[in-house]
Amino acid sequence: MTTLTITRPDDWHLHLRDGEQLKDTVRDASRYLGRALIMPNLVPPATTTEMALAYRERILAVRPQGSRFEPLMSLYLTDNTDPQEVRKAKATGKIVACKLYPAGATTNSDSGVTDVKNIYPVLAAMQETGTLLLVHGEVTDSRIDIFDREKAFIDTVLPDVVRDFPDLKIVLEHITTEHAVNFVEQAGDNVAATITAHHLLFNRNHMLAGGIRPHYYCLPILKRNTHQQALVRAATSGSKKFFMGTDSAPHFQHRKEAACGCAGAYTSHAAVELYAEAFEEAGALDKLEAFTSHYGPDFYGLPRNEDRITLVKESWVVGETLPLGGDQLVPIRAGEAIHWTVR
Ligand SMILES: NC(=O)N[C@@H](CC(=O)O)C(=O)O
Ligand SMILES: [Zn+2]
Ligand SMILES: [Zn+2]
Repeated sequence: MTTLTITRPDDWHLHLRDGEQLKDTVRDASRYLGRALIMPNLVPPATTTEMALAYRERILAVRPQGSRFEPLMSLYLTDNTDPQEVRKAKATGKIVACKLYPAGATTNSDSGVTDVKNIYPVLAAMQETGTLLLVHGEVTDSRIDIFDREKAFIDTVLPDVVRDFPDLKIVLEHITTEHAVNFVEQAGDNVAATITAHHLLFNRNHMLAGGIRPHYYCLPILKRNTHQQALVRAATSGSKKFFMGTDSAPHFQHRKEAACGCAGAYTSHAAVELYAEAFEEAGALDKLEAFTSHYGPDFYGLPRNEDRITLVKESWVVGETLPLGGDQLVPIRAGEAIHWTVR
């Protein structure tokens, strides 16, 4: 039997939602993750230290007995974020990053930033205090094709931020294009990226060929297979600039199977198992551990987890649906087999 023992992984981009949904999302996340960077795009968004800390308490309150899963919190940036709020947040030791959502770019981003110049004083405070900037890198201009929005953001918005804040640690989240891979590779050591399991395993054919499959719809949207191949190359290259961030984003089944379906794919039920498939397919299982468990904490300036988990090459079938806050969601690979199991 093939087994693989690796340092306990962390997920550097995770949506846990709130309220009734929390017990389901936290159960999945705490199965074997050491830490997760929790996204702040709640309704209303977690824009203050107080809100982020209260959210953290709600997460801890539903952690399964005996779990040591640690949520790391982030603040949601708006045009009106006060630089003082960043200093206050960072001083708690529990909030390690701020999230830039261009206003209107994705789920619950309406209160996001309309022009990055509006948050320059905030970015200065982040650079000074060592608070990371996490970026949903897509422009929102309706004239820009949805498949080109990440590239347009990288061409028109990101270079200024990188030039003007040379010591700010920036994570370009859930990258989906070869352009993003190239940008991150040529940038300084202060710029890194997360890559999701679904962007490694799928391309837009999975979503659109032979019928439209809403459970593959997420943002940034799946691109053509050449971009998928570039992401696989980056993730399995051994570069410390690319690490695990699932962007597991639960939505109720009826909100995705709808005339106007929500963006987001759920992978928390099998996060590392899905990455293992992608790395195995690329013949790079030896690169999995650093991607899931080393480069993330290294970039964040946090210690690596000290204990380990073991993956076994053993197939299991994912449920057609999973519970979500008294309702249900359809996970990635619903009703199909996954070929790795975490023991
Ligand atoms: N990725 C998604 O398609 N959706 C995320 C938001 C995000 O990460 O952009 C969500 O919160 O549902
Ligand atoms: Zn996003
Ligand atoms: Zn996300």
